[in-house]
Amino acid sequence: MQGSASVTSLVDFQGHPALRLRAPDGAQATVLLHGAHLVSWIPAGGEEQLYLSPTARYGDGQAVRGGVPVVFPQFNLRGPLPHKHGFVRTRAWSVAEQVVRAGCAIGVMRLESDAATRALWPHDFALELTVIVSGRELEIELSVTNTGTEAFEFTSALHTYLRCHDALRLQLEGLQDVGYEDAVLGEVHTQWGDVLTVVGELDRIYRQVGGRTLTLRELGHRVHLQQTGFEDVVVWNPGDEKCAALPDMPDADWRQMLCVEAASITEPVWLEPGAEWAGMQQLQC
Ligand SMILES: O=P(O)(O)OC[C@H]1O[C@H](O)[C@H](O)[C@@H](O)[C@@H]1O
Repeated sequence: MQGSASVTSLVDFQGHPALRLRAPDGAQATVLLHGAHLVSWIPAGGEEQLYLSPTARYGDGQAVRGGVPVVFPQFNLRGPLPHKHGFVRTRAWSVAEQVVRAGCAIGVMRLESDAATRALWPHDFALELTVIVSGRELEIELSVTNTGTEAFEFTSALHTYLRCHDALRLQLEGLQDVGYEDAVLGEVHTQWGDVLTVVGELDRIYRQVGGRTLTLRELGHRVHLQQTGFEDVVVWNPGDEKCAALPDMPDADWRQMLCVEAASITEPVWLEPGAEWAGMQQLQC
């Protein structure tokens, strides 16, 4: 369905088709068809909130560095697939709906299993990524439907890269007393204080975070994050050495970002034939 006054439209983004969502109040978001990858969120009267690498690669089969990669059906290499973070972030999705309703711009992207996905992962599924933007809020929802005849399980994440002025001066609040797997140290710990800061490489899966609100704060700016459906939160920053080794990110840009990801990893989601699961991340600044 086409939105009123075509406030949403297909645009060219770095040479690739993207859906530009624009709410009547001026808030906007841009989603590539490649990977249903959200590459920009600009709240009404505000500035860009997502980090997107200036050296990101957009070609076929490439995973874009920054924005919000969609991770499915496997997080990282934690499972049987050889593809880190699964394969849907590098596939072409289609636009299922673009509409402006009740002051919100809404875009729905869709991907269904086909012979190529079945060759990688032998299950039938339909994914929808719904992006809703208005005012100073963004909602991203991933739904997964089992369209096959056998149950399957998956892990998943919305791998949100938040932009900041200086990661070393950031505070992420709201994870006190939550247990986490620290992939840098290879250890399991509990977050003892409420404030998490970045001093270098950080790669943690906070388990079973529940309905907490997290706040990412730096001088003069803050973003609140909430999630439903997704149980875990991943916090990731590559730090200077790993960032320098990434071919698609400038060496110094680890200071410009922090990933706060809504994820279901530690308890994979089990989906019976015909069943649907949905997970959502909400951001407000
Ligand atoms: O480089 P990518 O495949 O996009 O992965 C980037 C990062 O994603 C997650 O946050 C993982 O916890 C990290 O271990 C990984 O390095």
